[in-house]
Amino acid sequence: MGSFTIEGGHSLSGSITPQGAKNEALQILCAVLLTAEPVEISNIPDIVDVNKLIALLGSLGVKVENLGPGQYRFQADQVDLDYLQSDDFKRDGRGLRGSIMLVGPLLGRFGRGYIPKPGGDKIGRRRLDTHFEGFIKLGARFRYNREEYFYGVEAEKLTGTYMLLDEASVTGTANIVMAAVLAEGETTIYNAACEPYLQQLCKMLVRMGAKIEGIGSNLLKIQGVSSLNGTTHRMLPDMIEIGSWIGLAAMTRSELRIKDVSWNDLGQIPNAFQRLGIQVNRENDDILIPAHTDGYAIQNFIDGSIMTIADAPWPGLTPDLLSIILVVAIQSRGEVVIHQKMFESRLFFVDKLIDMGAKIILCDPHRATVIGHDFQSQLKATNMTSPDIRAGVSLLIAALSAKGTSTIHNIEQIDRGYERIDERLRNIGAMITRNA
Ligand SMILES: CC(=O)N[C@H]1[C@@H](OP(=O)(O)OP(=O)(O)OC[C@H]2O[C@@H](n3ccc(=O)[nH]c3=O)[C@H](O)[C@@H]2O)O[C@H](CO)[C@@H](O)[C@@H]1O
Ligand SMILES: C=C(OP(=O)(O)O)C(=O)O
Repeated sequence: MGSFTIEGGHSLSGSITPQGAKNEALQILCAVLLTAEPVEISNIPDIVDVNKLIALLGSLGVKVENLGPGQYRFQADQVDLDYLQSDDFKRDGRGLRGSIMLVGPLLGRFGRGYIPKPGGDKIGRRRLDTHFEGFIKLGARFRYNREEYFYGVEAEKLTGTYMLLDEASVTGTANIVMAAVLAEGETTIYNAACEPYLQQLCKMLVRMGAKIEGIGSNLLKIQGVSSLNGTTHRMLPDMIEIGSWIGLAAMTRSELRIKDVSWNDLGQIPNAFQRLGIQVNRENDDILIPAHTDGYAIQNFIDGSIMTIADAPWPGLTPDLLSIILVVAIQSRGEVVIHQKMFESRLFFVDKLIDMGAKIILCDPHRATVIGHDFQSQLKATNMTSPDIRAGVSLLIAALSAKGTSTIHNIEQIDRGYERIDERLRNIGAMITRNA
């Protein structure tokens, strides 16, 4: 287990460019299975989860060519479906959450798709019903081996239909869309997730010859086609990384420029930080966070009641930023309730922050109240273990703002989604070292 040693309390400065989006990359990479023609993708982040998925595609027989930093050509013209029954697949397929999205394209193109229970963050129950109910509606037979936690869907042919998803699942929608583009006839998906990464996937599929209407809304209409062609695609910057850098700048009272953020795809993110009193200034497509030398004051609601920041399916605030927003609130002026509605085990990491001196009350597994220090007292350095990717980065931000030297263990969790984070933080003045 690797660790970071962090000497906190230093102010940072300079500019940082966000990596390509992790959660978009996981969708887009699975979509290369939908065509026998080459697909060229750029701005692919060099992170553990994405590299695991690229390796899985290679094991499935997809030709993978690295064309340069973050740029790959894929060609799925000789897919080895026998690999899906192998022990290697049962082991490697569970290495990340995104592997679940191999099922939709495999089912759509080859009539069968399998997956072991996928991994990803341990942040509460992460059911897959929406995915499989969608495939079943398209005409697939479903089987689940409870002993091996192994899921499968098979169909002679898929037929378009109407479906109302039981929840706007992000990976569920991506999976169903990727199966439906090759189904016979029209598929209507209502209560579809519609976040920018799904829009990116749909736009890429349209460039490949798919017929999709309603992109960006929660009502997608897909006319199935018999085959798809190759294309090129560039990944958006990672909005959770952008939010992480906003939080880092505010908490360390540093002036930071976050470059090329694709502002129009950030939705509620700037607004959520502004509610904490943080200045998020737009300059062309960069974000400039000034040094908050006088701190930042949490707003109240119009009626004077205490601010609540909660997640919701897009265009609501992404749940993946709440841990970071919670940490940043520790040094705010005022109080805020952080309400993590989606995941039930994602706030337990606040114990570590309380150990560091933060004033936080965990009201229940979904809600925490943070009473800000207004920089009147600094967090104390400590030893901690990163429980999940976003809690890990939140603890890292806390450590960079704290007095003294902290250690964060289990940094593999952070490396899952943040590219060379230690090196990039050192470039803006952070005192952080990686211990193997
Ligand atoms: C690889 C990937 O892309 N992972 C992201 C994806 O995971 P993933 O696609 O696995 O998450 P889902 O969108 O399926 O659901 C996330 C959680 O929210 C709940 N839920 C979802 C929709 C809804 O309308 N109501 C509701 O309560 C689900 O029950 C589940 O507990 O989307 C999540 C929600 O943005 C993000 O946290 C993950 O980073
Ligand atoms: C929860 C996350 O990732 P995953 O779905 O891959 O576990 C995340 O990116 O915050």
